[in-house]
Amino acid sequence: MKVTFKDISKQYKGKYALENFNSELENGIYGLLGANGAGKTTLINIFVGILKSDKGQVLINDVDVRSLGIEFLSHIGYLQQYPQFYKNFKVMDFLRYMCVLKDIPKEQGEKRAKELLEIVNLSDASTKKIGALSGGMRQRVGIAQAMLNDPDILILDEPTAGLDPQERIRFRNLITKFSENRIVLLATHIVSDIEYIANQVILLKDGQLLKQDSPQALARGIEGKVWNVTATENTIEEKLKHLKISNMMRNQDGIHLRVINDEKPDAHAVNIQPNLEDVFLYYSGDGERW
Ligand SMILES: Nc1ncnc2c1ncn2[C@@H]1O[C@H](COP(=O)(O)OP(=O)(O)OP(=O)(O)O)[C@@H](O)[C@H]1O
Repeated sequence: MKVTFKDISKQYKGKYALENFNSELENGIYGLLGANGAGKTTLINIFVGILKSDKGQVLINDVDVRSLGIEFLSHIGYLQQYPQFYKNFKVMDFLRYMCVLKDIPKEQGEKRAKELLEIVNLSDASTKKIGALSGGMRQRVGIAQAMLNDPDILILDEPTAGLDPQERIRFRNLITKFSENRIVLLATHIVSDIEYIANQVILLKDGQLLKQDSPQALARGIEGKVWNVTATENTIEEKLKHLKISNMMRNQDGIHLRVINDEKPDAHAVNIQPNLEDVFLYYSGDGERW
């Protein structure tokens, strides 16, 4: 399976939400990473056909999705940002309902729904009302419905919003489980959602593709630009004003700053290994400059 985004642009009131976006995806997990407003949802909405681009094409295995018509839908599973569920629906009944919408034959749907409830660890909750579930459980119902048609491409828009750390980990593991032999596109602004599971990270800023590479290669790309700087109460204000800082920790020997800077920021600065959060800040954020 291959997905190609070709020269995709979308404007709102003369401002680009997405500008000449080009990318190619093959099987694996792709983390679509960008700050709020970077254009992630716009790209996903164009991909799933909710939104029309002003320009460009989405291709599946080199075929324009517009020429696939309704068949296109059989290829994708989609979990939208902030999914709205009918709270009075029971979990299994909701999945049955989604099977009808997805035109999945009854027996096949019933079997698949049960299998998926097992995988997302919700078998015991199958007769519970969705309104009575925790946020994490609801997201697991969301991913189960997205997987009902056994899609080649799974698209998840900010799927971990509102989840606690444990639910987040569980959800990440599920995504890895579901990524075998398919493309998973996961939009997020939370680096830890994708740092250890994405095969590739697509870095988006102001509607433009900044970088697409593996998390490891992206981190290697900024080697020599991340520093540990120790500040004192007297020097901290000055450093906060001028340096891009990704982390700050007060210790007995001073205030340790994780600084992102092309040059050595002071004589005692020590070079440290970059991580994906540093990459994100290096390319797309302003860091914590006060
Ligand atoms: N319907 C709309 N009308 C006008 N502007 C819009 C509309 N939808 C999106 N935008 C603008 O397009 C840009 C990209 O928005 P988009 O929702 O795609 O970003 P995002 O990366 O998904 O952000 P978030 O993480 O906050 O959802 C933003 O500047 C946004 O304000």
